[in-house]
Amino acid sequence: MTESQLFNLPTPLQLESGATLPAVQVAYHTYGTLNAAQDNVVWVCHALTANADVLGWWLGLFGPSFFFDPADYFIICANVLGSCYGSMGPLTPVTDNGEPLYHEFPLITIRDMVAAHDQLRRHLGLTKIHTLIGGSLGGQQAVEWAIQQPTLFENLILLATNARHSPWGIAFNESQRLAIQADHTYYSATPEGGQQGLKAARAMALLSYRSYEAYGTTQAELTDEKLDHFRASSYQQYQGDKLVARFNAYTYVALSKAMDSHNVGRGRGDLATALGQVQARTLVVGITSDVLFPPIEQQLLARYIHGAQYVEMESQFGHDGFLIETVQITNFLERFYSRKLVHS
Ligand SMILES: CC(=O)SCCNC(=O)CCNC(=O)[C@H](O)C(C)(C)COP(=O)(O)OP(=O)(O)OC[C@H]1O[C@@H](n2cnc3c(N)ncnc32)[C@H](O)[C@@H]1OP(=O)(O)O
Ligand SMILES: N[C@@H](CCO)C(=O)O
Repeated sequence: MTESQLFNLPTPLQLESGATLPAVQVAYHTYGTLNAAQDNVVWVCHALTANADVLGWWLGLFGPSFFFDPADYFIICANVLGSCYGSMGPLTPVTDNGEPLYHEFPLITIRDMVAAHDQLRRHLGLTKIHTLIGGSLGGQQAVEWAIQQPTLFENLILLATNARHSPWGIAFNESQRLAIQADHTYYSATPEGGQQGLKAARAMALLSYRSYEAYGTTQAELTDEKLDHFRASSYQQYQGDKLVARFNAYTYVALSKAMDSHNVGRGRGDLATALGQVQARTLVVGITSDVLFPPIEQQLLARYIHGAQYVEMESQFGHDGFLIETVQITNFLERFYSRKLVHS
C-alpha cells in the first residue's frame, strides 16, 4: 500500500449519536491530476475492510489503462471514519494518557462518515465531482452523500448496495459481533483483543459474500474418501486468519454498526422521498448471486432515483462480485458514459 495523506478536521466532529469526536484525522489517497476545469474528479467510497488505496483493492477498474485511469481522472478515496487504515477509529489514541477507546468507541453512522468525507472535499477545494462511486458500505456512503448534496455530483455509480440496511443484513452483522464478543479477550482492551472472534466473524461474513456455486467451484473435494479436513474448512480458516492479520475486532464492530445504521429515509419522510432528491445521473448495479444485498435492493434504488439506470451482473461470486467482476463493470460503465444505457 502506498502512503496516505492526512487531513485533520479543524473542529471536533459532532456525531449523529450526540457524542463528539475530538481531533479527527482522515487518511486519503489521490491519484492523477485535477484539470483546470476541475471536471475530472472521481470520488471512491470504500467498503467494510478496505482502505484509501483504491488502486490496491480495485485494480481492474482503477489504474493505468483501466476505466478510471489516473492519466484521465483525479481520483480520491478516503479511509472511512472508524477504520484502522489511518483515519480515526477505535484504536486511535485519544484519552489523556494516550489510550484508544477500543469497545467504548462511540457509535458512528454512515452520515458521520459522509460528514468527514465532505470536510475533506472542502479542504481540497473541490466544488464539483464528476463521478461518485461505491459498492456495499461504500455505496451506502455514496447514496447518502448524493442525497445530502444533490448538485455536487454529476454521475453516481452504486454497486451491490441499498437505501436502508435490511433486517437480514443487520442479523448477519449482529451474529458476527456475537462471535467477536464471545471472545473474552475482546474486553481486554488491547489491540489484539477479540482476534479469535474476529476470525469466526470473517468466516461467517464470507458465507454472505460468496455463493453456493462459488464454494462448489472453488472448494470441491478431489476425492470421495475424506472424513475430515475438507478444503472448504481450510478456506474458512484461512480467510479468517487473513483478516485478523490486517484488521482488528473493535474496528470491525464499529464499521458493521455503521452499516446497520444506514437508512436514507431517517428524518426525511420515507425512502422514496429521500432518493427522489438525488440529481446525479445514476447507474445502479446488482449482482444475481448476491444474497447479502440482493438485487431487489438495487432495483428499489433505481426505482426511486429519477432517471436511474439499472443493470444486473451475472456472477457466481455473490456480493464480492462488485470487487471481482471488473470486466463486466467496465462494460456497464462504457455504455453508461457513452449514454448507450437507457433508463430501465
Ligand atoms: C492492506 C490490505 O490488504 S487492505 C485491502 C485488501 N482488502 C480489501 O480491500 C477488501 C476488499 N477485498 C476483498 O474482500 C477480497 O480481496 C476479494 C473479495 C476481492 C478477493 O478475495 P480473495 O480472498 O483474494 O479471493 P478468494 O476468495 O478466491 O481466496 C483466495 C485466497 O484463499 C486461498 N485459498 C483458496 N482455497 C483455500 C483453501 N481450501 N484453504 C486455504 N486457503 C485457500 C488462496 O490461496 C488465496 O490466498 P491468498 O489470498 O493468500 O492469495
Ligand atoms: N469483502 C469486502 C466487501 C464487503 O462488503 C470487504 O471485506 O470489504
